[in-house]
Amino acid sequence: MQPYRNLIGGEWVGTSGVMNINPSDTGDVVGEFARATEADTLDAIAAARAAFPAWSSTTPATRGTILRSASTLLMARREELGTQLSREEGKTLAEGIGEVTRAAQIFDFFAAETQRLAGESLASVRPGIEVTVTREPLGVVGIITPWNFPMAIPAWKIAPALCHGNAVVFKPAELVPASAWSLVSVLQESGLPAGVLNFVNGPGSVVGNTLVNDPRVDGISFTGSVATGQRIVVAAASRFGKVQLEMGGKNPLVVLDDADLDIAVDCAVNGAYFSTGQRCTASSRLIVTRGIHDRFVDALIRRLEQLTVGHALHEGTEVGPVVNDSQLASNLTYIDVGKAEGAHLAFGGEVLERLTPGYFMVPALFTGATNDMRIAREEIFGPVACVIEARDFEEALHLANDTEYGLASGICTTSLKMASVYRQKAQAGMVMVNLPTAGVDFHVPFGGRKRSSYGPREQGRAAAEFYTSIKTAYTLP
Ligand SMILES: NC(=O)C1=CN([C@@H]2O[C@H](COP(=O)(O)OP(=O)(O)OC[C@H]3O[C@@H](n4cnc5c(N)ncnc54)[C@H](OP(=O)(O)O)[C@@H]3O)[C@@H](O)[C@H]2O)C=CC1
Ligand SMILES: O=C(O)CCC(=O)C(=O)O
Repeated sequence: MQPYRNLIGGEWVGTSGVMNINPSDTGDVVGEFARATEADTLDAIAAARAAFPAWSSTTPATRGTILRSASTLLMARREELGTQLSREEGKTLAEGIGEVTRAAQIFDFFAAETQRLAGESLASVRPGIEVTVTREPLGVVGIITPWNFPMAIPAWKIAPALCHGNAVVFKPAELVPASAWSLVSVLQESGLPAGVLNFVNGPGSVVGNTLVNDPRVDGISFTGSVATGQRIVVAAASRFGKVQLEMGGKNPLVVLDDADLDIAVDCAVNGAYFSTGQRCTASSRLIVTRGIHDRFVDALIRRLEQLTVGHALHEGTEVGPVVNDSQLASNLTYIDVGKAEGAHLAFGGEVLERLTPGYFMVPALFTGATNDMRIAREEIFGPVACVIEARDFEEALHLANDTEYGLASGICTTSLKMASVYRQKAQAGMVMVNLPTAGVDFHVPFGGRKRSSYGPREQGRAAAEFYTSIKTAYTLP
């Protein structure tokens, strides 16, 4: 079997590789992928630097044509690529196909965005002088992505980078290189010139670290853990590199007494457990007021009893496996932590055997949790949620905001007034009313506050803030 190779300066390079294993069936090897070295990364940065002047001088229409072609190819291949994605990451097939569709939509959005690139012309405070404000590409951008959205997150970083005329060095998570490789191949096929997008699959400690510290890389866009994000910002800032970080969440879903119970349970199941809870927007804290608490917990447990957990590619699966053995071990440790802290494990939390050897676990629900417990404060990143009872709306709001994170925050209520107050007072970058905290649109800003995000927002028109640099010009004609 030939390894899938890295792309540097338009050439596919690399030999011995990393095995990509299916978490639903550890006997199934998705492929072997060449492992990039520090030297490869330096070559990729040099290739991007060399390609940048010509690429940044192309017309927006040229860039738009390439982005639109990528969108069309992704859409045409969404079933095949969605299957590949679910096979390597473990989310259900519907989620995998949905993610490829989302990537296609993102490329379509940024293809259209190339037609809207504009500046401003303003009157000067001084007579006879013209002032223009325009945006120029940042330069070479290093893109470092996590394993939980192997195609959508690369897409929402690469598409705006290319739209605005940047050259890219892309490092995916080593755990899930297949979707990343496919995305890069699609962009190659769409006519991207050599060196504009370079693909270096290798360990974060080598490839990622080289990118972050190289002064030829003008900006780093990263999604992943807080610990790695913190390391990146310190290193990049010391050389005045621009940084955009999307990190963790400990997102609350508040359920008020007046909530529609079915909607609240749907929001909790979707937000906490779909995609195996491996979303930075997952609702891992369910903050429920007294009057509905017992009914909500009973209805949620009834729904959890019916959830089908299994092989990601099997029909009917609603929750796939955990991504790998270490993430599974970490989830199980949190189950022990929750019990030791005195929360009641009301459902699930154990390893599950299926026909194939995989990393399956029963989605877990703790009740009787308090907001100071570790299971309520630390990002678990698995199918584990806890219910925290609140006296009333005010206490629920206080608990929701009492966290180091601030990505998404949700409320289920039939009161317009409570929904409005929550929208105003929630300390989060995204607020959802009667909707799951996870699952966002592709054309509007994405990001959070506190330890969840750092730097400009991603997605939609807001993406321009990171991928461009503003130039103000004064002219005396
Ligand atoms: N906000 C989110 O969407 C995500 C949050 N997480 C959180 O992080 C936890 C751990 O997951 P993990 O995958 O280890 O997350 P990491 O933050 O370690 O990985 C994210 C990306 O950063 C890379 N990376 C790792 N170390 C460095 C470094 N020193 N310099 C530059 N890049 C680096 C990784 O490479 P590689 O892995 O290939 O070595 C990967 O591509 C999860 O349990 C979850 O809590 C994880 C994924 C996504
Ligand atoms: O909830 C979503 O749609 C996006 C989640 C996400 O970006 C993440 O988990 O990294």
